[in-house]
Amino acid sequence: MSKPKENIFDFKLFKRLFEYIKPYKVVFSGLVILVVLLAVFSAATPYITKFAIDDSIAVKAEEGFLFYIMIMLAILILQTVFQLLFIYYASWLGQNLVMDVRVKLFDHLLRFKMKYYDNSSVGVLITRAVTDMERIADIFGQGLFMIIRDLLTMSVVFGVMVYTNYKLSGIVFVMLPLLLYATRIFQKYMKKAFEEVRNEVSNLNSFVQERLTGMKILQLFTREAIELKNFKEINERHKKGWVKTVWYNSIFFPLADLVSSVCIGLVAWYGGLNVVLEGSSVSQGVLVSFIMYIPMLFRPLRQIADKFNTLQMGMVAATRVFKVIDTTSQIDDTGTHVADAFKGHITFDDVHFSYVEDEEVLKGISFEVKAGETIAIVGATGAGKSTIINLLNRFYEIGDGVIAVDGINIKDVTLSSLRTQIAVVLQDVFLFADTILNNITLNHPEITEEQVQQAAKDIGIHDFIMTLPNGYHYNVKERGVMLSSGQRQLISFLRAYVTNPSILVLDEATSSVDSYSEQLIQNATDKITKGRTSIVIAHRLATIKKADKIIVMEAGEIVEQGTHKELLKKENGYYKNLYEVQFLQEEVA
Ligand SMILES: Nc1ncnc2c1ncn2[C@@H]1O[C@H](COP(=O)(O)OP(=O)(O)OP(=O)(O)O)[C@@H](O)[C@H]1O
Repeated sequence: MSKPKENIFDFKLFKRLFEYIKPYKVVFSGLVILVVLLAVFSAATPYITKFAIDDSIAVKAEEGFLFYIMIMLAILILQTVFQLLFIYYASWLGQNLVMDVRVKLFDHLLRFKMKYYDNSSVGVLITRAVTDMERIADIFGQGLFMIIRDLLTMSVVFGVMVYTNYKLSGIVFVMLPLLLYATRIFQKYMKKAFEEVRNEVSNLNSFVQERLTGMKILQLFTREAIELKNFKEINERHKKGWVKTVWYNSIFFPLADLVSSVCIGLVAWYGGLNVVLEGSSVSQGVLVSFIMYIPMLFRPLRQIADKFNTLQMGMVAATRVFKVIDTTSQIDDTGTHVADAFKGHITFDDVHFSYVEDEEVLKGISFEVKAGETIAIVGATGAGKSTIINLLNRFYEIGDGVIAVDGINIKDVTLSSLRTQIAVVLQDVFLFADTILNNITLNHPEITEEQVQQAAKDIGIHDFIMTLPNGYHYNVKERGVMLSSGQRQLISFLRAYVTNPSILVLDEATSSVDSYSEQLIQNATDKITKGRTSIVIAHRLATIKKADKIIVMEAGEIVEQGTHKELLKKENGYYKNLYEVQFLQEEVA
């Protein structure tokens, strides 16, 4: 978490937020005018009351009294209308501004490279995109304008009081600094407590999000009790943060009430004495108006402290959101070559790569895949097979070496055209909580249902999809829980196939599926790799045998290359060894 700032206002941050207000200048200006009008009107009622008392009530003069009442009524009506407009448009402005910031944030998140996500907590990012945004909206909906309105009201009231009777005002001036000082201290403590709360909200979000995603594992390993304990601890810290704010509130507000009441008491006492004294400047009307003014001066002050909290929570949230927006973690997209269609000749030339500095995962990889060929990559777990996939798509930047397609360095190709031409089927299939159709097209506007059905027929999975209730419109629910892993794989094959990519990268699933699904998957694999350059991280012997070339990887290096037959001939070869340990049984079976 960033170090809490000592100053109450972060002007730089405000300047930045005001950039987002520019499109709503008219509403903003209207709000400023309303703020001024509301401040003036709120001071008017006691002022007119003073005249009503002194000119009509005290001297028992009937004429003019109705006039004062009518003016007060008119002010009341206008005040109500202005108040309504003010509250509505202040929130309207906050929500509109936040909508724009949220879109900007999400647009940014969509472009971050994988490395950013490797090091970020999803829960924290969700907090930024959802909860923090509401806090930013509150800056305008409940914080800033209200503070300005209160400050202006106080200034106007203050001015009118001094103008009316400076001696009585003197009593108020003596008491006011006391409350100001208490407000300042209160506000400082509240800021700290709110930062604690915000932190714990982020922690709660990431904890819950992660546990819900991994619920199966928790239940399989019966970790419910432990996780509940961990959850209770974070929850406890969250509660403590909130209770602190409640504690500060419960000290401050009664104290503020006390100061206000004492002040009224003093004014009533001193003013009252003066009213009865001959020749005093304090009339009954002045005394009553002062008793009306004092709460108008003290109450906003209390509320300002409250609004400052809102403002500060909003500022903390805005600082965090802008921190994400300011993060430049995109993959460089400076390439200018637009790849309409690749022939599919891939070369890796002495490619070095590390996810974490100084821990090289690929140590000078060189290989070639000719257009239309299928190569299989095999090797022990952690050898670096999936990393090759990550690099071809430019999910990560390579350290040294060159990766080229059709002789063009992939860095020189625009990122979107590169990724459009290379379809990837990952081992862990991710499905969205949507229909099968939308999971296949990923909402691409130009892929029609007919095309999807034809593609499904081509790779032999149309019949399977039609067996599902609602067929292509079957909703697979979150992460595709309504489908088996084999079925999910078939959907992901279709997702890749329907885009008609020039190059296909396939990470074969290791999980075993029933023989019917296995057959469907085999057929689909044959169909989608046929005639198109394919790189398959192979776990099935059938795929490996059919490959034009096998690349054997070991600890970040290519240790052997060749066809199945060629590699088996190598005495004590890596592949021969792997085959005997891993695949021989499969073949015998
Ligand atoms: N996102 C990441 N951040 C840091 N290190 C990573 C990341 N992904 C993989 N690695 C490391 O890189 C090495 C190679 O991983 P890779 O996933 O390429 O292996 P693999 O050969 O595909 O393994 P498997 O067959 O188990 O999928 C491993 O040591 C792994 O720990």
